[in-house]
Amino acid sequence: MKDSEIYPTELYLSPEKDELFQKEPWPKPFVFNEDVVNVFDNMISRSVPLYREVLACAAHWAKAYYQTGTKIIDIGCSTGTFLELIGRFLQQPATLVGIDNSQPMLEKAREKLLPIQQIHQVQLICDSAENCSFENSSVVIINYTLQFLPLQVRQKLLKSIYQGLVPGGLLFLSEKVKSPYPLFQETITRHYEAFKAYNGYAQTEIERKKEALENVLVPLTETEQLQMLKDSGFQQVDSLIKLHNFLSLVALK
Ligand SMILES: Nc1ncnc2c1ncn2[C@@H]1O[C@H](C[S@+](CC[C@H]([NH3+])C(=O)[O-])CC(=O)[O-])[C@@H](O)[C@H]1O
Ligand SMILES: O=C(O)C(=O)Cc1ccccc1
Repeated sequence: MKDSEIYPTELYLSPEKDELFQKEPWPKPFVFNEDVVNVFDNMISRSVPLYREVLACAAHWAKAYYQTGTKIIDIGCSTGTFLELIGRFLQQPATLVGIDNSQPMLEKAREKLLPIQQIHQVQLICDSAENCSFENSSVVIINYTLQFLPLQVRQKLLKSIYQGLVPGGLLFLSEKVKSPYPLFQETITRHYEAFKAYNGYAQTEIERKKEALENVLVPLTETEQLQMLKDSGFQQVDSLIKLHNFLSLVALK
């Protein structure tokens, strides 16, 4: 697939519609259980601004920094959507590793990645990311996952990623963040919720999900996130995409 073909490329998203927060019992506190997994592709593509563009961007950067004979690791790979995309985009066989601590997510990922296994070596690891090794990786992707980890675990994980990356290796990180300015945070939140409503969520669904995510998804400010990356060893860090309270960064070893 040529570089120019990545953008019209659709993601492989399962069609089941997210209606989980329309009626009891919805996942509160929010967990990545079977009910969530069954509608996850629809949920995330309607809930994360520029989700398709972010994954296409991550695929471009992964292709640009991938080093032959090393691994591409997706932490919090969920249903394998990014790994399926990079598997179609890369023009040479690679080792693609997906890490997720939700078994139902990896069962969906296994199914989605079957065609990719014709070309690439695919490894799916069901474990908490902080227990995993990142040795011999040239690209680590962690999109919208760090935000679910306890704060003290995040720093340990980023240090482990930095240590595992080969020289010249790349971290592609996307996260929900918060503004350090309460008035801006309020405006961003209002606009983000309008985005969700535009994507078909009712106000009740939006409020219920927000409550379910409280103390489960804990965003940092962009400055705190950048500092955490610097404290992990990354010296070259740059932001690529930001819309509402969703940010994508790249960091180089
Ligand atoms: N400690 C942990 N260790 C491993 N996995 C975890 C952990 N905690 C949560 N997860 C997993 O992290 C993923 C977060 S979703 C990532 C989207 C994907 N990156 C995408 O680009 O489509 C984003 C969201 O739900 O907003 C889920 O699959 C969890 O099971
Ligand atoms: O931050 C939110 O309000 C979201 O809905 C993001 C999200 C997307 C998919 C699963 C969990 C949270």
